[in-house]
Amino acid sequence: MTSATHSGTDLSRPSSQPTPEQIRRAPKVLLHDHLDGGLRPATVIELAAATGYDKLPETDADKLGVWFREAADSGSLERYLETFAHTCAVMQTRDALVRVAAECAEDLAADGVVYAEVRYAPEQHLEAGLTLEQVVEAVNEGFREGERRARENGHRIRVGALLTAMRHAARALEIAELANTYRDQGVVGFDIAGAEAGFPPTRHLDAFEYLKRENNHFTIHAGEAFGLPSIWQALQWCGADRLGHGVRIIDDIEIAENGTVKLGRLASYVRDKRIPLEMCPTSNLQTGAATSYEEHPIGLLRELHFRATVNTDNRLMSGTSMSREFEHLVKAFGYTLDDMQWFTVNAMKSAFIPFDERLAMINDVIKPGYAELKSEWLFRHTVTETA
Ligand SMILES: O=c1[nH]cnc2c1ncn2[C@@H]1O[C@H](CO)[C@@H](O)[C@H]1O
Ligand SMILES: [Zn+2]
Repeated sequence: MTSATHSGTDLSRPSSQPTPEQIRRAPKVLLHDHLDGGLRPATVIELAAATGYDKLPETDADKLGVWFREAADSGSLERYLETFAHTCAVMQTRDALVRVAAECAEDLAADGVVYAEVRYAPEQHLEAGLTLEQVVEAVNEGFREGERRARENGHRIRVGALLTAMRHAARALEIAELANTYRDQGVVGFDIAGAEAGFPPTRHLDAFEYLKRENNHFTIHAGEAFGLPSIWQALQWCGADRLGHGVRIIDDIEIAENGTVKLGRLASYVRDKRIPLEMCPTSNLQTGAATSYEEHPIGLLRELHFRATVNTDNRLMSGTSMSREFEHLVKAFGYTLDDMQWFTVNAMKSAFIPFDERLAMINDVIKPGYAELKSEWLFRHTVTETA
């Protein structure tokens, strides 16, 4: 797709699609990534050996990576979520949490991510006796270590944590309070995740009302495995700032045979209020929330100017990265660097850090990064002559 903004403004610049190498170098912003869904396969194996966990289905790193992708490729969110038993099992000690968080920040930075909000459920890391506070502090320490290592390797990244409560459990208020306590210490917001059908977000209304009274931020996984009622509840009962996935908003958009588009009340609300949609294409294909990259609702939502963003969800289970998600979209929709910049600015606008920092990231990091990439064609002759 070539967006209308191209016509008339840039007369000479070719709006070509970025190469995989340019996609990797482009500054990217990630709002939806699970810490326990992004471990390196080799780390899972080493941590399992160190902690005596003997239920891993494979002991070779490559084979384990394939196993996670295939097991998660089930077409059902419930089955997809079963794979997290293995990653959570090896993330029960302080050292393991520090290591996983540090590697997460390093891997994202090496992939060109400049700002990330990474989520995890502290209640899932208490089996070896850590307290909720110790879990949060270990992960924060790991993120700071990973940011430092990334800087040593010439990459700049900032990572904030989102604390997730599991929707089938009953600890949401406690986790919301934890997010508030660590608010100025590395935690930027709150989320709920887990199986969607049968566990409406209104079960956790007390947690959301508490966060609103505290002027804090939260996102809700909604409209992934369940449709419009879930999105409606997340927004109109719970007051979510953003939607995790939100793909099913497409059910409230009608396209007539002559191509005219009609938005229902909920879809209009989402677009008019600029509600950010944290879209995760590969994850959606695996859980059955979408059928192919080409048919993924993100294409239409981008055309209709919804506040759509591109995310990884679970890099291990989906065998993906931010660059790979963009590669798929570039191939499916013909996106250019301008489209990539649009998604990236959308994501940065929707982040939970203060407005002045978001603006500085957009103006001083994201736009200059894309300008650099977009100007490369001007110098391509000099590059080939000297090469
Ligand atoms: O796409 C998803 N939808 C709903 N829940 C998810 C998804 N990905 C991961 N988790 C759940 O969130 C927990 C905390 O990170 C994970 O353990 C997993 O159970
Ligand atoms: Zn998710």
